[in-house]
Amino acid sequence: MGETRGGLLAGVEQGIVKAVTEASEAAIKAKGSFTLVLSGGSLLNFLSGLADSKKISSWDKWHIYYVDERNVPHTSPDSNHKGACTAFLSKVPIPAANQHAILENVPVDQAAKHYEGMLIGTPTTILPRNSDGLPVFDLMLLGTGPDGHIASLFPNAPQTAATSGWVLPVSNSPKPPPERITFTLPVINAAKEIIFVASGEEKAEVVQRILEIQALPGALPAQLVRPSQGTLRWFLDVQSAQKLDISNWEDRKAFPRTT
Ligand SMILES: O=C1O[C@H](COP(=O)(O)O)[C@@H](O)[C@H](O)[C@H]1O
Repeated sequence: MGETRGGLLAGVEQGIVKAVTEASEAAIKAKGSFTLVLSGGSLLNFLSGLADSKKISSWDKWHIYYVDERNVPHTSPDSNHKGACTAFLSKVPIPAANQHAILENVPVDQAAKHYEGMLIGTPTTILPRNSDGLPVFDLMLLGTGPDGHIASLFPNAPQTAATSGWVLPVSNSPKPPPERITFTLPVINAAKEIIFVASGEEKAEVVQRILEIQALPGALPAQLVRPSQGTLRWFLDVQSAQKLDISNWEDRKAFPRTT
């Protein structure tokens, strides 16, 4: 990684640490707990700064969830939980009981049911419900793949079109490993705050497609992220933003561009 890119990455990482810190303070003040939903993949590279943050002290009030997870043991290099542990979870005192990893060594349908059951059983003091009965997570950090997938919701896959259920199994993911569990879009869109993170030149094209080109419904799952009550922000570096037309950016109220 070159120096320039390192500097830019540090900028994105600092932004994420600040956003997560602020969201945690607000949630703990409001309800005594903070629910943070993580993606896997490159996003996890930006979370190591959380462990060094001097501003975070109430780690025992944090609850960690995964917007998607691969159906592999927690020790597998493919495990999003393992990635999060390496990035910061192993370095901070979040109680193990508050780190909600996938149930290991079971068929993927059972893993999805178990994860959904765990969410349904979580007290509403920690995980409130909205008027549709959906869980309202305090903050979700989302990545997107070069095909525009989010979580394990892939272009034109049935799970991407699901309008019911909280957590679904995926048995034929086009990106390995094939078996995964994933939050559904209604659950994602019920979050209080969503932050997309995309970095590097390899994300430039998909970022431009997501933010500037109206795809057919389901073809670009990232375009379906529209929080029903919450806020949505994008954290980009110069490389991932390089194809965007940022003229008149301040006038943009929505994406993709509609005029
Ligand atoms: O497989 C996955 O891919 C996406 C995107 O990952 P990236 O490495 O291209 O940023 C990720 O957001 C998701 O959680 C993960 O399971």
